[in-house]
Amino acid sequence: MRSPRSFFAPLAVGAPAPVREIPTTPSRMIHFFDPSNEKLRARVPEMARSADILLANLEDAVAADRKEAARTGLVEVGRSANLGGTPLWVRVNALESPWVLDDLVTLVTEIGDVLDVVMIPKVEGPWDIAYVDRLLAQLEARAELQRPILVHAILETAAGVANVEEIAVASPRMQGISLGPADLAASRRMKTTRVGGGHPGYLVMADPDGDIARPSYQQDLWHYTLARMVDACTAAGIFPYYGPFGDIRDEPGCEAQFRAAYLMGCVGAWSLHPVQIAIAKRVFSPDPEEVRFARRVLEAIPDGSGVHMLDGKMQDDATYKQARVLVDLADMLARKDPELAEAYGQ
Ligand SMILES: CC(C)(COP(=O)(O)OP(=O)(O)OC[C@H]1O[C@@H](n2cnc3c(N)ncnc32)[C@H](O)[C@@H]1OP(=O)(O)O)[C@@H](O)C(=O)NCCC(=O)NCCSC(=O)C[C@](C)(O)C(=O)O
Ligand SMILES: [Mg+2]
Repeated sequence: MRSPRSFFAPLAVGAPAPVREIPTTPSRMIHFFDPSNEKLRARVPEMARSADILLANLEDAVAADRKEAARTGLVEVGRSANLGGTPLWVRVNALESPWVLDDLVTLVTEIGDVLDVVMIPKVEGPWDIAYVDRLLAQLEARAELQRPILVHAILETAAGVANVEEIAVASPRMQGISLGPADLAASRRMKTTRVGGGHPGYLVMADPDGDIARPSYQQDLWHYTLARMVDACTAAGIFPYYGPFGDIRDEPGCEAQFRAAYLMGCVGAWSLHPVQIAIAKRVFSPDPEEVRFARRVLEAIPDGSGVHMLDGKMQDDATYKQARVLVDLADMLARKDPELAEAYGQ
């Protein structure tokens, strides 16, 4: 753990100064693509227009014999593609893998100036972030980068969840954390073969009541982890994201899982397929009706204090802050998306 006195000191001579605040930009979906795939590389400008964040995936889902092609493909994307301002992220291979060192050295050296965030899989504790932090600083210094590359951790081991609060504050580079439900399920010995989403066996049943059929309700397997992750991130001034939803054809299931995460405080989720970009856009952009009501709350309480009534609902300092969250998010998204700007009446 860094000393609070030197928290913002660069970790290598010549490395750029760490950021004091993590940029707040639209990040409703982190769109995954495999940069070893030539067809997808050609589509990068189109993907960058539709997604808030574009992520080149080098880790799981990229076969071992495609790892180098994926790294080289990403260097090509970083050098040549016009992303129109859409941030470019990378998920590097896991820290114990034979590929990660070359991933970091090559990418920071070759395209460090256009990489915004490095996503680190299977983070177990703050020591994993400390390792990446120092290495990035050394590489940034050598490449003479002018701004630091940020770090995003995936929460996908039981140890990672146990240490999530320390991971969130492990470095000023920490941009956010995503849930990794598949590896986390394996790490915890959960008995599910799904990538995110619910399970029909995880439910609560009403008490017996004579002969009446007992209703039962499916519960959210990820609630506890997501709640801890949201608190850890928000307390640290960084951003929480739901991760992937693997059943691409189950669009309503994906939408429900994304919405639960949105309501709980997540700023976005991953999209693994183009259909999930549209789902995330729908879910992580606040509902225009809610935004209209939130604006009325702000207008009704100009100085943000005292107690007021609006449509029979009590409003006070706390509801003012809730309204602020929605309105600020709507304003930020409206600046990017003309359709939303119109829906929000701007
Ligand atoms: C699921 C797959 C195989 C279905 O791919 P498909 O080709 O079978 O699907 P499709 O419906 O037939 O595709 C239609 C069109 O969309 C294209 N397409 C398809 N996907 C994309 C994409 N992402 N971006 C841009 N275009 C895409 C595809 O190439 C095709 O184009 P075409 O009509 O011209 O032929 C495919 O979508 C895919 O590979 N997605 C990314 C998978 C991935 O990154 N997985 C790793 C992240 S999840 C994870 O690692 C877990 C975690 C966190 O670690 C943990 O919980 O532990
Ligand atoms: Mg994983």
